[in-house]
Amino acid sequence: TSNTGYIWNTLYGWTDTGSGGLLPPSVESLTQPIGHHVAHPDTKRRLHELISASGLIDSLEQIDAQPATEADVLRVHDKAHYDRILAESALPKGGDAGDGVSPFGHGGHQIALLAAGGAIEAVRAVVAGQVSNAYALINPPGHHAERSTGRGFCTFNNGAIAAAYAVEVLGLKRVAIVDWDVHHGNGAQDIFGDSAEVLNISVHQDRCFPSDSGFREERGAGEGHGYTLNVPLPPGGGSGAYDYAFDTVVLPALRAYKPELIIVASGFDASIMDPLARMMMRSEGFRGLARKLMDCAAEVSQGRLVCLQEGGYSPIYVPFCGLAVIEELAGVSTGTADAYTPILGAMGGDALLDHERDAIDLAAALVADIR
Ligand SMILES: Cc1nn(C)c(C)c1/N=N/c1ccc(/C=C/C(=O)NO)cc1
Ligand SMILES: [Zn+2]
Repeated sequence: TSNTGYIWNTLYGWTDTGSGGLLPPSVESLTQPIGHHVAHPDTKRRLHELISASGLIDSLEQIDAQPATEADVLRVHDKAHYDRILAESALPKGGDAGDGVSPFGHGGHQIALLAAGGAIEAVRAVVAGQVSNAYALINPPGHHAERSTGRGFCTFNNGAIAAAYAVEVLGLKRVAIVDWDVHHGNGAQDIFGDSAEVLNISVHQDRCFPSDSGFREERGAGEGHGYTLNVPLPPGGGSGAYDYAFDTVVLPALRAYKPELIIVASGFDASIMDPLARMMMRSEGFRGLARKLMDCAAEVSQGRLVCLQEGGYSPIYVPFCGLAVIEELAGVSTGTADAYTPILGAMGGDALLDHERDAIDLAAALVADIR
């Protein structure tokens, strides 16, 4: 039987993102305090509640997250970063992941370790065959965290920690990370850039965040040359662009690399309602991407597919995007229609435009170097 593992923990809903909206409050710059930071955990808690309220949770196998250990973290981060996070977490009001705009509260290191540990548990359960695939609704996210610093709301790189665990502890030889979060997966690129054991594919809005990375020319170094694959997309892309990018770049790259495990950096900030990017995906579009990766995983990795929650900042719409993906993973329909589809579908985004095709065709040429 095909069963889907699911990870959630109450603490993922307790991250303290402070009282700023994106920048911290400041009377000098007249940035007012606000109830919810763009990265407030309620957005992901609402996804968990929709999974529960729709009944989908009854078709999922709950997997309990365990905190990652220091050894788990040090496979991809340097000790200075780990020690700084623990030190700042001990401060009365917590600290920052590393870029000055990624706050966490007192004791926040515990939640960050639980997020990384949730990613590890999901990979362990899938590789052990306990479940066919898994969705880890973890928080805080990880894909911007680099070896020596946190960044973009990310403290530890959950996906990189899980991939390193799969290679160094489970003995896998080839792991692919597919990052469909709308922002560049700079963290895994920084951490695995010189390794052919991890193929890192990122499809993202061109120069959205970080604004200085994610270009096609960034392809990895040494042994790793060719195993970093960046697919920057022009703003305004929807399912037309994403489907074409997956069909002509992502899936051919996976078929060439034949990973033993596919990890998805699953952010929903490419959605049409997201405040931190300018793409036009809807829940059905994400369902389609999940379907494509499941079919490819069945072909190359014995179906082994682990989705890890990354970004996604619309508390209204992330729940419907996540429900669509997890229904697809589980092969279950709860009959919950996305009530926003009629309104959002009228806004466009489904056609593949010429300038999008041109950008994607340039990335498709890079697949030839993957063996
Ligand atoms: C504010 C501010 N001020 N400055 C100087 C900088 C660098 C600022 N960060 N902006 C950000 C931070 C994070 C994201 C997206 C995260 C995500 O969802 N990744 O998946 C986007 C913009
Ligand atoms: Zn993002």
